[in-house]
Amino acid sequence: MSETVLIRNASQLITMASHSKRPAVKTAMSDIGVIEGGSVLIENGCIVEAGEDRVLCEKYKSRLKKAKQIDAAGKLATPGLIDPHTHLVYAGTRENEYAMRLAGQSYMDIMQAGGGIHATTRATQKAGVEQLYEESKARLDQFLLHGVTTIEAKSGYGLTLEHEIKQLEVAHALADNHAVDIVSTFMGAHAIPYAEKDHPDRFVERVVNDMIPEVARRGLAVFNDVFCERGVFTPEQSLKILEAGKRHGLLPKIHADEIEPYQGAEVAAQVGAVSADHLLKASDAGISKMAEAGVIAVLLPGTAFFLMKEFADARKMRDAGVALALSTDANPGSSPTHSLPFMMNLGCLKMGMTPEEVLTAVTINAAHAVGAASKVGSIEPGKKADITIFNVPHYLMLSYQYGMNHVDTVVKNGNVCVEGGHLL
Ligand SMILES: N=CN[C@@H](CCC(=O)O)C(=O)O
Ligand SMILES: [Zn+2]
Repeated sequence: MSETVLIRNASQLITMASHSKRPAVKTAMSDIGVIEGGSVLIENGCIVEAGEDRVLCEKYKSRLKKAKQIDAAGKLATPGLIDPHTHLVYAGTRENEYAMRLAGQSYMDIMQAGGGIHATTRATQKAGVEQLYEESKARLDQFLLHGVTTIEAKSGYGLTLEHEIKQLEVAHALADNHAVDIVSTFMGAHAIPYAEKDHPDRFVERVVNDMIPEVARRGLAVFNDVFCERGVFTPEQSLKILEAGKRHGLLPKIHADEIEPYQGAEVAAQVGAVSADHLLKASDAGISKMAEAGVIAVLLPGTAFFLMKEFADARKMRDAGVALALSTDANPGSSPTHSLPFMMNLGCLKMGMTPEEVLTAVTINAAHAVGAASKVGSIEPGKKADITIFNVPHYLMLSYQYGMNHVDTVVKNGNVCVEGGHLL
């Protein structure tokens, strides 16, 4: 049955219109499409038109008689937020390591001693499908409550074919049953299994010859990701893994230059990655190669914040012409959060981004980073009616007030799934 919904008279409606063909770069990142007193007409889960309330109500007078109306007066409406880099599916938590880091140990030392990613891998391998599903669903609910309507989710805590597939299947089951859309990424190359740490090339061969072909054959992932970092996967191994993914139709992404400068940005450009993520230590040459190759920088300020590191230089990347997206990097070790709005605060306060740029970075540019910009990321005719309404009158409030959740209403595919800040 066709349902008509009208979101009415938002004090500001941010459309993000006209960036769907390619990601916004440079000054285009500030072009967020503000409509004061904006309304959105939705039919059958899709956007029909966005515009001034007066104009829309006049134009669609007859259709509006039967419409469900959502009053957004005094509130801010934006495209549903998109988180383009999460490790959603895992078991357990690592607060013990947090205490160890506060006492002076480093993230990589903990991992090299068998903790870190290895600790979560043990917990995830041990967990049954039901436990993994329930723990991950609770996190997905939190994302939705923070205004997120599309999320990327990586595997990478299985590290064997069986357990990587288990993680990816849980992500698919969540996608089938939850309002939030999930784009899956295979990340078998998240770490070399601890027991095999002296035989990295043997594991790389398994990722390339066994895991990637089978994950692709089962249609379980869109992207293929690798943790390119000293002590994890070398640039050469990363290239090999990402090229193998491409041969099987998996689009490349890369965890690049997080802890040390390690040619990650350069590998991203060489392989034609959709995005390179982290980039705290990316070289100037790597950044310009990314700009030339059109690789999106997915910046993860929560990770720098939580690991107490220097933040990525977003200004430098922006000025070089790299498209920027922002993400939580939600995971149990380096960024245990579900708040994309907090990443917007950090983007402004710690990475030199403007309030307009951070909005672009969590909507249309994030949509490009997950290959979904033709369907989501902006409020334009024909796109999915994914809209977040915040209990603030101006978009500046989102990156000004921090540590708060201003989400009032979330509309997904035209259905209200959060109302008054509560899940329906
Ligand atoms: N750096 C590699 N992977 C994750 C962290 C995973 C973990 O610590 O469990 C990240 O993106 O930060
Ligand atoms: Zn990550």
